[in-house]
Amino acid sequence: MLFHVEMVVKLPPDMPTEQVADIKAREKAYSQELQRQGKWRHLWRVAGSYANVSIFDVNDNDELQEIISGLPLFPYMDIQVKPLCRHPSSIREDDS
Ligand SMILES: O=C(O)C[C@H]1C=CC(=O)O1
Repeated sequence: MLFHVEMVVKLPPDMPTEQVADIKAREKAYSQELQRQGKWRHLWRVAGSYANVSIFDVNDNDELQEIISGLPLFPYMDIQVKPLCRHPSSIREDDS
């Protein structure tokens, strides 16, 4: 199942620099592992903001919830999820 996920990062302005660096490094490692596994299909920065638009390819809602709630930045993000399905006019033969 494919999901469009938008994440807006809102770190507390008073979070210590070392803690920010640590959480960002853990977030990067976590997201890159999921990208290697093919679960996090696309990761795009929304220009001009500390936000991303992502496409996840997971088995079900429960797996998406598990992945998203495991993000190190999860406590500091506003997240919107939209389930996707095939568009009848799409010329793609698969869902890539
Ligand atoms: O920077 C972000 O958009 C937040 C988050 C998502 C993946 C990652 O490495 O960081």
